[in-house]
Amino acid sequence: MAEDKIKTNEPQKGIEGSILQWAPQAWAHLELVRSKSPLIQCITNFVSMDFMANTLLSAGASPAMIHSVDEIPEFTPKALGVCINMGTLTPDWLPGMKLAAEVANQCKKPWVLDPVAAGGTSFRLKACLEMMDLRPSVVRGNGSEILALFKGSVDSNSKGVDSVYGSGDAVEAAKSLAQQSGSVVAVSGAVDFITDGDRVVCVHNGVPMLQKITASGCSVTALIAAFVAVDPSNAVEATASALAIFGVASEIGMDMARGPASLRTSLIDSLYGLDKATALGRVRISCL
Ligand SMILES: Nc1ncnc2c1ncn2[C@@H]1O[C@H](COP(=O)(O)OP(=O)(O)OP(=O)(O)O)[C@@H](O)[C@H]1O
Ligand SMILES: Cc1ncsc1CCO
Ligand SMILES: [Mg+2]
Repeated sequence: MAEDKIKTNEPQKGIEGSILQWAPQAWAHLELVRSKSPLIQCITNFVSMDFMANTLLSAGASPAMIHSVDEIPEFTPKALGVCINMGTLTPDWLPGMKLAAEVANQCKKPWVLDPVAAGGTSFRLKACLEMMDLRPSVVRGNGSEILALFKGSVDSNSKGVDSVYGSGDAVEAAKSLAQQSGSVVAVSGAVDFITDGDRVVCVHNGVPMLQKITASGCSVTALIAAFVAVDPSNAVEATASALAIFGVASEIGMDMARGPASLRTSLIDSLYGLDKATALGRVRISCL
C-alpha cells in the first residue's frame, strides 16, 4: 500500500505522508553506501577519530584519517567525499583543512564541515568562517554552532563543544546561513533540521543519550559525508537520510544498552546490521 502511494507521486501531507516518501529514500542511500563503499577522507579531532572511523565502517564506507598537508594533493582526489572537523583545532592543522577543501572543490567532490564549538573562541570562529568561505557542500552543527556561524560572533555563554541552544532555536539562522553561503545547513538536536535556505526537512529519529557519547555529532557528520558522496546532487536528501539512519541505529542500540558506553557499541552493531524492514518502519522524516 505504501508503494502505491509513492508511485502516484502526489504530495503527501503531514508526517505520516512524508515518512512514506522519505523512509525508502533513506534505506536506498544506506544501500548505496554499502554497495559503493565510498572512500571518505576525514580530517578530524583526536577525540572523534575512533568512533567516526567505526561509524563509517559499520555503514559500509571506507574511512581514512589522513590530514597531512604533504599527502592531501595526492590523496584527496582519490576520496569520494571529505569530512573536515574543527574539534581540536591548532594553527598548524588549518592549512591542511583549507587545502583539502580546495582540492575537493577542484575535483568536484563533496566535502562536509563540522564547525565544532564555533562560538567558543575568536580563533575558532575565524577559522570556521574561513572554512565556510570555501563553500562546504554541507555544514552540520548543533544549535550553538550554527547560531555562532550565522551571527559571526563569539558566544559569551558558550559551553565549548556542547550546545546551550536547542536545534529549534537555530532553524531560522540555519535557513539564512544556507541562503548566504550556498551550503546545505544541518542543525542537530532532539529534532534535526536540514535546509538549503528554501526547504526545511526534519528528522525525528535518535535518543537523548546520544548527548552523553562524545563525538556522536562528529560521527554523524562523517556519515553525512558518506551519504552525500554517493548522491552528491541531492545533498539535502542524503543529509536527512544519514541523520535518520544514525538515529534509527541509536534507537535500536538503546534497547541493548546499559548506559552511554554500551550504547556506543550497540549503535555501531545496529548500524552494521540494519535491515530494510526495520529502516522502513523506523525512519521518521517530515518537512516543515
Ligand atoms: N535530545 C535528543 N534526542 C534525540 N537525538 C538527539 C538528541 N540530541 C542529539 N541527538 C542526536 O545526537 C546526534 C549528535 O547531535 P548533537 O547535536 O548532540 O551533536 P554535537 O553537539 O555536535 O555532538 P559532539 O560534539 O559530541 O560530536 C545527532 O544524530 C542528533 O540527532
Ligand atoms: C570533547 C571534544 N573536545 C574537542 S572536540 C570534542 C569531541 C566532541 O565534539
Ligand atoms: Mg559537535
